[in-house]
Amino acid sequence: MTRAPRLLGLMNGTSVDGIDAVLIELSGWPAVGGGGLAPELTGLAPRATVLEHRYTPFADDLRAALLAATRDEARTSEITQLNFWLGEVLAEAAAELSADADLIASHGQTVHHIPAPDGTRGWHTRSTLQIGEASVIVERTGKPVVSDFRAPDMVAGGQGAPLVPFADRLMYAEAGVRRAIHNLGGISNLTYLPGLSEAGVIAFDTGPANALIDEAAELFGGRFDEGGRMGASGHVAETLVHTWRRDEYLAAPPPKSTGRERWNLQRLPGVFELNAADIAATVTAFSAQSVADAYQRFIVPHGLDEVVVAGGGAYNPTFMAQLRTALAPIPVLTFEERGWNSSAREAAAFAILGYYAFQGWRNTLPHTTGARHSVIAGKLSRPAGSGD
Ligand SMILES: Nc1ncnc2c1ncn2[C@@H]1O[C@H](COP(=O)(O)OP(=O)(O)OP(=O)(O)O)[C@@H](O)[C@H]1O
Ligand SMILES: CC(=O)N[C@H]1[C@@H]2OC[C@@H](O2)[C@@H](O)[C@@H]1O[C@H](C)C(=O)O
Repeated sequence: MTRAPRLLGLMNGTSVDGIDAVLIELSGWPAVGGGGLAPELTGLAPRATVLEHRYTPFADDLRAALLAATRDEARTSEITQLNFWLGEVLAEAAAELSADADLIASHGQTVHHIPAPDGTRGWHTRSTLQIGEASVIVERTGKPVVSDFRAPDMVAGGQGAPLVPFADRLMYAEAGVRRAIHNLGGISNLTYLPGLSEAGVIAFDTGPANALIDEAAELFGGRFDEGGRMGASGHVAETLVHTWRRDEYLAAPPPKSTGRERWNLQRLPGVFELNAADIAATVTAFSAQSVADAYQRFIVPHGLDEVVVAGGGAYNPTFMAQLRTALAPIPVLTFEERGWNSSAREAAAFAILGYYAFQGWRNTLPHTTGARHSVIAGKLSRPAGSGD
């Protein structure tokens, strides 16, 4: 009797705040390494159960170093060291839950994501880099680790993102419901699931969610805008919001992906002419409006019954109220209001992607990433003597 696959997903996102470690079980699916065919999604598709979830915040020095690396301020010697340092921190985050897991999937920290190089230095190669050395996690836990999920899609012509929609479809698609799963992390991204069909899935990064708001909060010496209070306290500079909404990334049709290198205060003309409270209010209004604009342009025309929001931005009532107003009458719910676990979502998704990669099954939706074909996203690092 083979037991149901138990998978540990490790996720550290663009907010660079810490690591989500999630242990899931896939009842009714083939055992890890047991071969077989990928289960087709039907109305009765087996879904993942979240067994455990732990969040480990980054220490301040590691967070500062990782943020500097995303901002181009780190030397290659520092990135080399950070790769192994983060590997150790990921292994520690995994430690408590790994004994029970057949497999670990680790996303790693995106330090740069360059799907559309701007030609600086005359370089045109598309590339992406997630660090957090998998060998360290293998050595410390004794488990096989799947990592480095984005490169295979990018070299097949895709954006290397978003990858979570593949798992969203397995977990949240429902016959007869046209639902968007929305993530408000550092960057904002959505997965549109028009019932069970794979063909109609649309997924892309809309632009900023919390990336700009967090930077504004740092001007006050904070880490983020707790409860959206700063965003609610200042005045919104509507003219600036209007100008920023004309950004070419926001107008470009999907598939598309973006990152912090594009969404930072330095790139918003006029922002530093405002006082700190008004910066917070204005970037909050802009970020919420950019999300609503993406729905109006690219999703609402296909028919939309509900938006379900995950990610830290769901805890910012100022952001959520503006989004709800801009999308009314379409209901905007949080994951928790739907009875789902929002904080486990991305780590659970990468656990599923890692499982597919380990089994040798394709695990991307090429029409959402823009790739020429689907790929097996994720590379395998194995412990000695695992026999897998
Ligand atoms: N109580 C809160 N009030 C306001 N904002 C919050 C609150 N809690 C979290 N956030 C916001 O959510 C952010 C973290 O979100 P999340 O953990 O979803 O991001 P991430 O997973 O790192 O990003 P991504 O999904 O883009 O990779 C914080 O940086 C902060 O801006
Ligand atoms: C390059 C990168 O790390 N992209 C992240 C980021 O965070 C949100 C958005 O931008 C999304 O495209 C992606 O992550 C999610 C988890 C994804 O691939 O689906």
